[in-house]
Amino acid sequence: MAGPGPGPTKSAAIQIRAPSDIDAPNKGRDSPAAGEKKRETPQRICRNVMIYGYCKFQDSGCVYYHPPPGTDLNSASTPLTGSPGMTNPTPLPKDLTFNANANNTKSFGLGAEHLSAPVFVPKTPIGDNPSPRATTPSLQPSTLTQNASPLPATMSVPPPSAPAPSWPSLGNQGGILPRQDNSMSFDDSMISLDPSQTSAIDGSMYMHQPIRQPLDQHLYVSPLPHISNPPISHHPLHSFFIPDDLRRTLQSKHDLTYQGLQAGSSPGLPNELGIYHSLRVIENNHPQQQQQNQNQNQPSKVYIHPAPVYKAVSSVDGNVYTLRRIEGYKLVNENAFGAIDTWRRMRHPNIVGLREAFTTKAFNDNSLILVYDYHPLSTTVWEEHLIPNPTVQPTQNPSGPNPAGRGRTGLPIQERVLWSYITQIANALKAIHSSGLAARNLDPSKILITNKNRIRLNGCGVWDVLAYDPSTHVGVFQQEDLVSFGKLIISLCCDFFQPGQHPALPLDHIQRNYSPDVKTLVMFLISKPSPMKSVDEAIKIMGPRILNELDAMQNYADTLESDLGAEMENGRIVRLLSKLGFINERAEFELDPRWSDTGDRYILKLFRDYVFHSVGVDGKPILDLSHVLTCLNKLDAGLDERIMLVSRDDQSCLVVSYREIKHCIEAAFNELRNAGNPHRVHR
Ligand SMILES: Nc1ncnc2c1ncn2[C@@H]1O[C@H](COP(=O)(O)OP(=O)(O)OP(=O)(O)O)[C@@H](O)[C@H]1O
Repeated sequence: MAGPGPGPTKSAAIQIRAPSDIDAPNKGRDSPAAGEKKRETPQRICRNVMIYGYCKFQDSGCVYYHPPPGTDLNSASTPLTGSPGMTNPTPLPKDLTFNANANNTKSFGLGAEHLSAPVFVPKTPIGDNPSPRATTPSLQPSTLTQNASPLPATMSVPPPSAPAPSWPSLGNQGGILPRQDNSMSFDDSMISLDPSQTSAIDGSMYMHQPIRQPLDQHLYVSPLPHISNPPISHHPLHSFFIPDDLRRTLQSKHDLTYQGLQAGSSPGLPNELGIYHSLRVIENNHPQQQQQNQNQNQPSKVYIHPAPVYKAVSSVDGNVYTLRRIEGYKLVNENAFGAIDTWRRMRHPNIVGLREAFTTKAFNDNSLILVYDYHPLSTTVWEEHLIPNPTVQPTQNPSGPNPAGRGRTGLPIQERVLWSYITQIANALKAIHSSGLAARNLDPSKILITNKNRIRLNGCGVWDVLAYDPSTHVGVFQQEDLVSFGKLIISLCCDFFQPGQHPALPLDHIQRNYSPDVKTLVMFLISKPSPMKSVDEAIKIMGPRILNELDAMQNYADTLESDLGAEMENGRIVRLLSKLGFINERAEFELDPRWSDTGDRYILKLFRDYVFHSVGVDGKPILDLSHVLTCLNKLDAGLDERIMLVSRDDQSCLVVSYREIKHCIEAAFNELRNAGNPHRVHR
């Protein structure tokens, strides 16, 4: 899939024009393409045009500005001639100024007006070898001489094979820096931002030796064909990010997790309950249920006692948990908590994890509290499929005992969804029974739907404490689980099924509306207990249906992985922005113009303007996300494509490639790191 911006070959059309040809409003755009209509803004003429290392002065023709090897332009002994802030500019050494055109008898030196012009001093030597992965034709010097016809005849360019200037730099040896122990002036956690890091223990954040380029392209990668592969032209802008529905769901979950917690506990609830604080009641999703819950002390449909659910924050780990409170419970036998340890150790994708259980008088009564994992935005099988819903028409047997429709949609459950539920519940039961426990809780209101068709058994362990019965073998409860499982399937399939009703009629209904396997399974589950009856046998009956669930899960995992890939691309941009943020506009260097207005940092400052501060011809800000994404991705990939940066006063231009800007970032960032201020000052 193509990125939001122009393709990678655009720079082939970049032309260097005479100063009078370069109109400053190009600021914020890629360099003008050949044949592009020139905009007339005569009052905004750039005085200097510089191609990183090549400097053309308007008044005196062209000068190839190339300091001799060994000249440390950054050292105090070799001042930055003419750089802003220097009160007594020292003229450039003679050998820095030469007339490249041997036939031209006129000798060009640097006059006072030139010395006041900004000097761009690339501090990072750019390697001679072009990047092997550069796909964009770069602006070759030969191209310059051919295309730059408007330039004066004195324009001089080095031969294509001319070595790049090898200027000394401040500790940056071609981007490879020795480690310094005092260089940890940034948060170590940022190390993980760099995909090229192989070890989190290594303190170097972005630049490292050797420099590794983990991603060698600047385009967002298309979803692979096995996910979906629409033509590039069909890719909307939002395909650069995770799909809208997934983003909305995740955002709602995040919002819901912390909603209301800042205000502390709800009125009437204790401020603290052991290690938990900020207790808030979890409202039922269904309006009908909410009305019932407003009636305080309403007994639970399942636990007989009132059993409200709260979310609360743990002061130990800061996480949000769900507290199930069973009101009016008095502990008579401490062994009742015996099974809790086994439940706590159980971690299963189809079971809501139990963390701990305790009794308390914090509610001014005797209450049993069970602490579970919190699953925001979840609903229950009861609310989704079974709750009577007068707003929708009944779908089956309208003359039956249920004159209203059921569930959220009023539609009968699809067989595909039914088998998904069956498979997941069987999976959970298998884990529970194998651990020597029983669910004892297989009620539709205690089965959470935490994602699309993703279910988890909730409230595990409550009955083990509430109805502690050491005299009954766990096998009996396990057999009861199987019967409850069968009844659950019947109630999902038949809206007229009532507890205690003879199963003949519902089974007949299932036979007519669902595949024979459903009926076979239900008959097995509700049959009389026997040693041969176990969840393993039930799983055998399901047989290949389980594979459907496996398929669905793996397809979903593939889709999520693809979405993750897009976000990973965006992660590259965040890393880049972080680096740029570290470098640009540093307050402590405000008085040192050599920091922000020269060399690498100045290029980055102009680049920041180019990416983010574009203005249209009418002077209005351009807020173009595609432009930002394109530029930053090209920068991250270090393309040879060149862009023209224009100074804020429109007096000078700089033509520079993304690769060079990338080197500037590395150099400036490493210089910052090597400043080695161990005491961080947050402003
Ligand atoms: N672990 C949990 N994480 C997130 N939400 C939960 C969790 N457990 C329960 N809930 C939510 O709390 C709400 C109330 O749950 P509860 O089990 O009390 O249902 P109920 O229908 O009111 O049952 P009862 O009649 O037994 O009180 C439900 O909407 C459910 O989605």
